[in-house]
Amino acid sequence: MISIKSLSKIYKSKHNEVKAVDHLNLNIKNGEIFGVIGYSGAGKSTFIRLLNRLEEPTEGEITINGKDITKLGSRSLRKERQKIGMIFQHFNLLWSRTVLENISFPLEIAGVPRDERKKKVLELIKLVGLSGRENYYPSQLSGGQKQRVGIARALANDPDVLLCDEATSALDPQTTDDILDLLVDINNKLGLTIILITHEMHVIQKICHRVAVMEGGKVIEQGDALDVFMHPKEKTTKRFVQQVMGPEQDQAFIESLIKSYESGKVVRLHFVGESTNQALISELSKTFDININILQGNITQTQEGAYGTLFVHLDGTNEEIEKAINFISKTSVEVEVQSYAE
Ligand SMILES: Nc1ncnc2c1ncn2[C@@H]1O[C@H](COP(=O)(O)OP(=O)(O)OP(=O)(O)O)[C@@H](O)[C@H]1O
Repeated sequence: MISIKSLSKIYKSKHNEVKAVDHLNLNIKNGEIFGVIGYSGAGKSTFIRLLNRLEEPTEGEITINGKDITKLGSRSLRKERQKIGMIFQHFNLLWSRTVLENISFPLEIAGVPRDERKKKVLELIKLVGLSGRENYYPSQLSGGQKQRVGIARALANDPDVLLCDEATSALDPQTTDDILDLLVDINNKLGLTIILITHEMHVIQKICHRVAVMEGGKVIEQGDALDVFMHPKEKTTKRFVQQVMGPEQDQAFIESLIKSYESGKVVRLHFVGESTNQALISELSKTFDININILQGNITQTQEGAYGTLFVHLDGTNEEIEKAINFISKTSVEVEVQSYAE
């Protein structure tokens, strides 16, 4: 477990003082993928760099598996850092070294013998999907491939924790998803803890188990990713959720839907985390004598299941519609009949 207590970083200059991280508290469980999201200037980069002391904290504690790393002297810190891998937005590769040599670099520093190094590097190259590219230079690789080298290099010393500093921000959407899939794969296979910072809710939605929202150097909201998606409390969190889900539909939109149908009912379905419910619509149409028309919807997959809203029009006799609504209300999908404002 990683326990962060009252962590602060103040940048002081002659004329002013910036509290980049301000008395931040957080607990991160072993083996989870934990995302920290925030807008530019929220303090995310400073926060993640404090975790391996690329930045020195002004105050606070960072305990990783029982060891307060803020208290370590330089030699023990070097050793501890080998257990904390890091990947970067712009990859930070050595341009004059091949893929193989880049990945080998941290092993050379750790004094691992040549044969062992070679074996380990080839294993890592396979793990990140770069077989055949061993002797390429970074300039001969795509952005996604460069990040794969970065990931392999970060894993070379078998770390317990992988820090990801906006690791997909420089990549196109498809490559972003490929790299996120790779991180999930590594999390599953190696069981290491992944902490990432991002300004994209898509990243949180796709791979994080838990999330913290940062603003002004503080955590303003945190929880299971799915809970935060379903019930965002703070204004900033709501804006992030809208990045993925689009804005909540307003009453005027709902009334325009109702107006379009003279018979039947317009209902709103909330899907809350169980992927099995995806079969709901087909089950309804098979079981009840009704027509179902999907009007509008936005369903997204999180690590914990599906989440989102679907507007459907149910048409048939009142009795059959009631039966269908009754059926839905017994599942974990929430159902709400839409009506005109009072
Ligand atoms: N080395 C530094 N010296 C002085 N101020 C700094 C330094 N690094 C960051 N800051 C300030 O600290 C605050 C937090 O910056 P930080 O880079 O951690 O935020 P961020 O959320 O990562 O934003 P971005 O995504 O834009 O990097 C900002 O006001 C920034 O200007």
